[in-house]
Amino acid sequence: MERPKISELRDQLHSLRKQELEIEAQILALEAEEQSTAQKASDRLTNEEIRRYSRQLLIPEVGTEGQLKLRNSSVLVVGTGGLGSPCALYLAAMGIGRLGLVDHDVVDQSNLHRQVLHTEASCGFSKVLSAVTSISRLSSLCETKVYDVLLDSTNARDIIGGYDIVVDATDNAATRYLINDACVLSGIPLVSGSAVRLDGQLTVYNHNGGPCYRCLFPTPPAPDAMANCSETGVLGVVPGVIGCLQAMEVVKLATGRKVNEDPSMLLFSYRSQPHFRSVKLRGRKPTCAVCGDEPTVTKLIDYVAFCGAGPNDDAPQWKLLEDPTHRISCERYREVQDLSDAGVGGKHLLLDVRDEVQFTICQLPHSVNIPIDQFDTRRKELEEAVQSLDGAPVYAVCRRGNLSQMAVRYIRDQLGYEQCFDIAGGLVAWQREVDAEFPAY
Ligand SMILES: Nc1ncnc2c1ncn2[C@@H]1O[C@H](COP(=O)(O)OP(=O)(O)OP(=O)(O)O)[C@@H](O)[C@H]1O
Ligand SMILES: [Zn+2]
Repeated sequence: MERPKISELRDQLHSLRKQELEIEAQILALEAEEQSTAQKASDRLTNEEIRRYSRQLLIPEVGTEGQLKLRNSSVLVVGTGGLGSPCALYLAAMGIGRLGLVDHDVVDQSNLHRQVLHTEASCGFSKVLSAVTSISRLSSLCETKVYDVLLDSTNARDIIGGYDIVVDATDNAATRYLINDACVLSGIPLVSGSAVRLDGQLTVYNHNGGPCYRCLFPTPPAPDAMANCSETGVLGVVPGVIGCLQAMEVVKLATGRKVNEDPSMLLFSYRSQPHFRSVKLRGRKPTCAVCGDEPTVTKLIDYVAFCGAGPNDDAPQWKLLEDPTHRISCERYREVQDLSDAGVGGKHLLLDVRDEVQFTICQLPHSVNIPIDQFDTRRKELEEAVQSLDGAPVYAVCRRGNLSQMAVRYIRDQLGYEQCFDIAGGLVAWQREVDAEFPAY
């Protein structure tokens, strides 16, 4: 009998796990629905609820009345990534009655250091299915509903309109404006968070006379200026801190505590001491395009056009900036490398222009690292390296093939060295096209 291939067995296992996840999510959702219908019929806490929430019931800020309010509240968490994971977990754990979860993405291995709803076993599967499974295992008292969709202008009002409070746990400008406008138009408070690198922010918008997101940021940032985790990185615990605080603001809103009497934005940084700082905000802006006295935005618009980038465009992909003759493919560069390794020609300089942190993660053999933002300060070193080549080519490489094109432009225009080419698509393309074993990050 022919021996089965490991990859085929893995595929089989993958599809079984997917089925298992889907069935489990269905069962848990139905159970939670039944349970919560029974609970809702009563305006008293059940014995099970009293036992379960006892430590929280002892706090006067919650008490029985607060716990019943949590049970009667519905919250929509948009994004089940770094912020949405802790936020949704705590909301379910603390006793929010109905939780909606929106995400269109699948779980990736690079999510696991911060997106604590997901596990190794759910890599490659829908994030919302993975999320609802974790949440339902934690609490069968929370009724969950999943939306495995990209939230956009066609569905946002319908989805958001079914909830008392909305949590923005997404990572891109187009979705932030979309969620804000939908919340303003539907009169729903919005708990917004963000976390990149070592810093985070938290604000409650559109509540108690406070501002909306547009009051603060009337115009979107330039598409390139929007930092995102896949480009700039994020320390796992930073979205954890902010996501938990988002859950706390939801509890305040749901239990009817005063929120936004003095609107403010909370800033968190790993580096600063103390870690938190609060910035006072003005109230609602009368000239705001959506919540102002004479709004110009009275229905949802095309947010991708408004922001110049959509939810899926946030990682700058390879763009053609330079003359195509100033470039070689990864395949072609591998041939140069082979010749050079065999000592039969192929003399060249491989210049890696990424920053030092990225260079330390992984690099091609024999590459020299001069980050592009140090070209001016290290110009002499760069000039010497180029001149010592006696006309042999320089090949510039970076992560995705954008910075390397700028490096080629610099070396050609500023140093007057014509034998300079970039490696198309950078190390991402190298991993895809030449060496599958090369680390991807
Ligand atoms: N318009 C949208 N509709 C549905 N989900 C969205 C939308 N915009 C963003 N999201 C989701 O919000 C989550 C944000 O998570 P996070 O910021 O941790 O980043 P990520 O996209 O998972 O990871 P990385 O940036 O590292 O690739 C993601 O799961 C993303 O799919
Ligand atoms: Zn506004």
